Amino acid sequence: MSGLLAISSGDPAGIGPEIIGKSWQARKAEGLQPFFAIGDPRAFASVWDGPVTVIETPLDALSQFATALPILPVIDSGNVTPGAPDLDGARCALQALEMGVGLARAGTVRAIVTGPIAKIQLQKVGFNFPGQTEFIAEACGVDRQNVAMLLAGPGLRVVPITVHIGIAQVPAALSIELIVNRARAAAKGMARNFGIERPRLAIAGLNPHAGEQGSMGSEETEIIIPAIEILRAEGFDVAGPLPADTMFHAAARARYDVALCQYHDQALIPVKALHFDDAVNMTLGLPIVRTSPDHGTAFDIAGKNLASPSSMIAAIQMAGAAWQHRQTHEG
Ligand SMILES: NC(=O)C1=CN([C@@H]2O[C@H](COP(=O)(O)OP(=O)(O)OC[C@H]3O[C@@H](n4cnc5c(N)ncnc54)[C@H](O)[C@@H]3O)[C@@H](O)[C@H]2O)C=CC1
Ligand SMILES: NCC(=O)COP(=O)(O)O
Repeated sequence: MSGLLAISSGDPAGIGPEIIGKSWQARKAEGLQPFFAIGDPRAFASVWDGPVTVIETPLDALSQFATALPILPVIDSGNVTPGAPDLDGARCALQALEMGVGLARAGTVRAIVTGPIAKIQLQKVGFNFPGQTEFIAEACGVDRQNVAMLLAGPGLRVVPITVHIGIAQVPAALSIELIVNRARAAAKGMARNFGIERPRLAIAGLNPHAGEQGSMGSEETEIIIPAIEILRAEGFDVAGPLPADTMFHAAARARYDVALCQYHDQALIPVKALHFDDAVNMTLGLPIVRTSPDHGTAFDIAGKNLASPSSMIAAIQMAGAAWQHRQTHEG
């Protein structure tokens, strides 16, 4: 296996190409290991004036990385207007994602770092998944219930148990099985990717005051507590259900390694409030390493040279570190 990482461009009309170019510019200062982008070279040229080199095979990136951003081309995304996504761009983003996952699965690269896509745009070109997480899980032959979307910042790691569904659907989507599966993926992922062999898990309640003994909702007593009992019986270190309003202050965060939250915003609001600039999205439970910045396509600032590459840089660093941890963990 090469020491390379692959970075899919994400939507060419979003900030993906700009933050990848800026990450390449920061490669020495940030100690980044060699990587190449997968995408339409024109999308990069339209938003970033650094040097690029179009490569024919991934391994060409090794000799080119020092002097230019290597780009493995995909289908032409047409005329890219930053901030104005279209279907050609969505096809380009999808092909970049597919190629990157394929290269990671084949062992050609150590990891895939995915640039941000607009889910609604990809769904218009036949992408039948809530997000990249579920797409990559299926491509790797892993049931989507058995992966966990980890958002990790320097002082907080969170996993949403339900993810991209409407808030009204959350109670019905929660089950003992889902919570147990996400928690297992989270615990094993902490050991494999971070070297935390016996992680402390904290599981949030769904309702105010974690239901206050059933007086404010029954999900804790009927679903969350039985799931926690199963996990404890399996030997996992689990606290909860914790009232969500008091589990994210500094002293509370020191008591766990990862917080499992019942729905998307319960998890992502605290981590983005604390670490929007440097949190990373990593999929746990995969045979490959996959990371991504914590943010989306930011169409509102695309093409304006305003995008910060810091979360992308953190995603590149975390992918490299996770690969190293896996070598140690798996011998
Ligand atoms: N991993 C992924 O591919 C993700 C994709 N998305 C997609 O992104 C699209 C837009 O979602 P939003 O909720 O608007 O979130 P967003 O993260 O794209 O933008 C939210 C706000 O943060 C700003 N922002 C984001 N990244 C920034 C950066 N690197 N530097 C400076 N400012 C930055 C944006 O300008 C905007 O004001 C949606 O279609 C969503 O599906 C959202 C989150 C993750
Ligand atoms: N809000 C997080 C997010 O949208 C991540 O989605 P994806 O990594 O599954 O594409």
